[in-house]
Amino acid sequence: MTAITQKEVLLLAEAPARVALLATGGTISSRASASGARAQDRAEELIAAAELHRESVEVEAHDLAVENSFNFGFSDLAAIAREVARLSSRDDVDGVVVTHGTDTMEETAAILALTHQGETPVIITGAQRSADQSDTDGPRNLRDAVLTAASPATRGRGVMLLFAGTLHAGWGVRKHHTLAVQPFAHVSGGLLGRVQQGRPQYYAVSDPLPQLPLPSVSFEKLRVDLVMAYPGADGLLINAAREAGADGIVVAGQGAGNPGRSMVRAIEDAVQAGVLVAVGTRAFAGEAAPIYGGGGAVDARTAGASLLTDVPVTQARLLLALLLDHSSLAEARAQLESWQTSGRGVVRRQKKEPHMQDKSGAQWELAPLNLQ
Ligand SMILES: NC(=O)C[C@H](N)C(=O)O
Repeated sequence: MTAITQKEVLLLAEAPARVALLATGGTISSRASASGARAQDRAEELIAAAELHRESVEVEAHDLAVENSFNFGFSDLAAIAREVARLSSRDDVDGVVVTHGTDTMEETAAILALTHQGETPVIITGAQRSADQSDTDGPRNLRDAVLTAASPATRGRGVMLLFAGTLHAGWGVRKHHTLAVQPFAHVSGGLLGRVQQGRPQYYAVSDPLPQLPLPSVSFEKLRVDLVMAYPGADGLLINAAREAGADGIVVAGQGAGNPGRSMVRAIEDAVQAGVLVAVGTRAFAGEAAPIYGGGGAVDARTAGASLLTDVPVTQARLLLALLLDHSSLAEARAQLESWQTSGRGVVRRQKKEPHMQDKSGAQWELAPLNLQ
């Protein structure tokens, strides 16, 4: 190795941060057409619209898809996870930003949160108003995301979603409004931080998740269905999923994971047939808890289903798929059970937000810093 001069050391120290932008489509890249809005803008156009040349950050453009996220399947999610892993493992990349449609952003956030390694942060963002609307929110979101990804304060914070100046942990986030410019909420109810004037401020950390390997080549062949329970629901949809060859089924139970008697019978049949079944909740947040018999979560567990902790059912699908991708059914079930007791991914507040400070101006430390 050749020694570097003092001048080169100074140049290195002053080198602007480098952020890799991976564009996949969504409303942030959509424009009106005769048949409704369609994704069309690519990474370079997004960078230009966000006027990122004015910022002291180098942004690399990468295009993976130009698609609205409601058309994505497991192969797209796997491709995004692999590309993010490739970009974030590069020594010369300080942060990765993914632009993505909001409809299924929580699924992509899940696969990234479960597979991401290392200290390089990953920020997912998008827009709720198309690129050709006069009040589009895309450029602001992208600028904030790039500056946040480039900030040394963001290093080691894993996978986050940035929307309308708010930062959410990727694991546990849900789209909770169809059209609002801040359409996301976290099941913990807490924000990780806010971005103001392009500067991130953090108030909380999320506990680290166990790292799972990247999707294999056969990941996209997996079938993990999501079935919702409701008054009058019978076992028809669970049976149909089983007959279609589902490897896993996530049931969005009523309340604390109560599927109802008919569904419990279908769950038992699916488990007997070798399907990995997990029961969560169709409520916005909270865990499936073994409280009720007579068709409740107690019976679902007896039938062989795993009860999910406080994780959105949409995201649990990705957890089941990744576990099934790399393990036998028995191992996947055991890992899912141990996951349930680990309580990982929980958001812990460290400081009150500034407007919540007490009169002395002190910020309250509510939990120890636990970034690993
Ligand atoms: N706001 C959005 O990005 C929604 C869009 N339909 C998508 O998910 O691609």
